[in-house]
Amino acid sequence: MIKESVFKSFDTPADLEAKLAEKISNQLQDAVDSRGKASLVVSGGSTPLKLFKLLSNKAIDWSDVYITLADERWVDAEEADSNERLVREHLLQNRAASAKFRGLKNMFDSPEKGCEMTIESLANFPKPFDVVVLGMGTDGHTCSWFPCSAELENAFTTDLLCAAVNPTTAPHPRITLSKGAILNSRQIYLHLVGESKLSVYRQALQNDDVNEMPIRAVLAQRKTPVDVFYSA
Ligand SMILES: O=C1O[C@H](COP(=O)(O)O)[C@@H](O)[C@H](O)[C@H]1O
Repeated sequence: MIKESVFKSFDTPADLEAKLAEKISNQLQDAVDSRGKASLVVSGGSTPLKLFKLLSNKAIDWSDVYITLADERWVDAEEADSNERLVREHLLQNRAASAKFRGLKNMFDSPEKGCEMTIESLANFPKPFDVVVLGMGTDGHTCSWFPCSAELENAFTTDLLCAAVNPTTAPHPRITLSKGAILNSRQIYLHLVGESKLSVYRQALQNDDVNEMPIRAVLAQRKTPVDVFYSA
C-alpha cells in the first residue's frame, strides 16, 4: 500500500484549474525572484488545455521561464497528436508567449536517434525543475512510461534526462523524460480530471508494482513533493 500524497479535490475542473494555475505561477515567479530563472515541465494529452490557457494569462516574468514537455510523440510539431502543438497553441500565448520553450522532438527519424540532441537542447534548463505537471492515462502511465513498453526499465533507471519508448498500446514512438529527470524537481503536480482517473489513482495506491502501473514510481517516492489535484 502506498501512503497517499497530498490530495486536493475540487468541485469542478474550473475550480481546480484556477487554483493550480495560481500555485504554479506563484512558484515560477518565486523561482525567478530568488534564482533569476524558472523551469516548468508540462504534460500533453487533453487534460491540461484549460490550465494552459489560464497560465498563459498570468502576469509573471515569462521571459525568465523555461518550459519543456514531460513526453512527446515522435511526430512533427504541426501534427494533431503532437504535444508540442498543444503547448504552442494553448500555453505559449498571451503573456506566456515570451517564455523559452524547448520541445522534445527533433529532426532525427526516431526517438532513439534523436534522444542525445534532445538532452543537449535541455542542458541550460534550470534544475531541479521548479514545477512539473503530470497527467495519467487510464492504464496507469504517466509521461510516456507505458506499462507495456520494453523500454520502461531504462526510463526508470537511466541517468540520462530522456529515454525512447515504443508503446504497444498507444500510437507513435515516444520520447519521455526519465524517472530521474522527473524526480529531480522541486514540486510535482498530478492533474486528474474524471472519475475514471480517480479510480485508477486509487488502484495505483494499492501496491508498489511500478511495471504494472508506472505512475507508482512517482506516488511511492518521498524525495520530491507530489500534490494530486483532482476534480470529477
Ligand atoms: O499520451 C499521453 O497521455 C497522458 C494522459 O493524457 P490525457 O489525454 O488523459 O490527459 C499525458 O499525460 C501524456 O503527456 C501524453 O503524452
